[in-house]
Amino acid sequence: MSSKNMIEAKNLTKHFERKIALSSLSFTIKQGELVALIGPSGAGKTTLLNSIIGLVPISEGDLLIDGQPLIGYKKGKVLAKKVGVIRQQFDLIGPLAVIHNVLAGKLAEWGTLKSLFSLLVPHEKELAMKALERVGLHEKAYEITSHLSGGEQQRVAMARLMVQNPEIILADEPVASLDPARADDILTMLTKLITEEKQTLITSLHSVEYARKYFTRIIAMKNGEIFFDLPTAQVTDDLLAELYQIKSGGMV
Ligand SMILES: Nc1ncnc2c1ncn2[C@@H]1O[C@H](COP(=O)(O)OP(=O)(O)OP(=O)(O)O)[C@@H](O)[C@H]1O
Repeated sequence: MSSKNMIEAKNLTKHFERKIALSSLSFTIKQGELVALIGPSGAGKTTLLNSIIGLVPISEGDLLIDGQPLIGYKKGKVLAKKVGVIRQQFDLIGPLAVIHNVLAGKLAEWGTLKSLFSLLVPHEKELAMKALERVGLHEKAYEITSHLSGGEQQRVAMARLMVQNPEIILADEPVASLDPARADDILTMLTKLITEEKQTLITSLHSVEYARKYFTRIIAMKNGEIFFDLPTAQVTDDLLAELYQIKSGGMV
């Protein structure tokens, strides 16, 4: 097992004016880890993920991505090879064929001109078809993306991410809009693909059940702080109840 540190946060702090969204967080995530980020609404999960992709500038502290300060990744292109994102709303272009959305994973690498050209003659079509095969959608490569179901569109987003092939993948509530069967299907596939590619995954989740089922480590946040950071096997029901402050009324 590699011990390369992919993400190192040291006293990471983020204020939004007087509101402290992240309060001096310190943690290290190694290559290959599958980390679930949980915690009540407003805990700071999205802010943390957005800081790691450089969308939200941090107020204080250090953030190293693969050993380099995040601010050192000046060009979006270089950061896109390092960090990829899966969003809840998938960010797909509905009227385009599936294969073109998958090829958009190359956008940062190719630049706009070549990517636009790929809409006419799909470049690296094989690469895109291989990614679609891995998510079980190769037969729908030329269908209009918006005609696909929510779960299928999430798979298109995963195929696009495989074409982008970043070392770190961040997902903000990736299954919130899916029914339980589809959510299970997507998380199974996502964690399998990421493990095969030795990528590193950090996912925010509202479902503790999914966090326990698919992830090896759980970082729990509350009020902008780390409430616990443990291997999944060590996360007890009591800790979770305390995290979400569930009253245990009626118990002896
Ligand atoms: N752009 C912003 N301006 C001001 N305050 C913000 C901004 N973004 C987030 N916050 C505040 O920072 C805190 C953390 O928000 P964040 O969205 O990171 O929480 P979260 O854990 O992702 O919540 P949820 O589970 O509801 O998505 C909240 O109190 C929120 O109101």
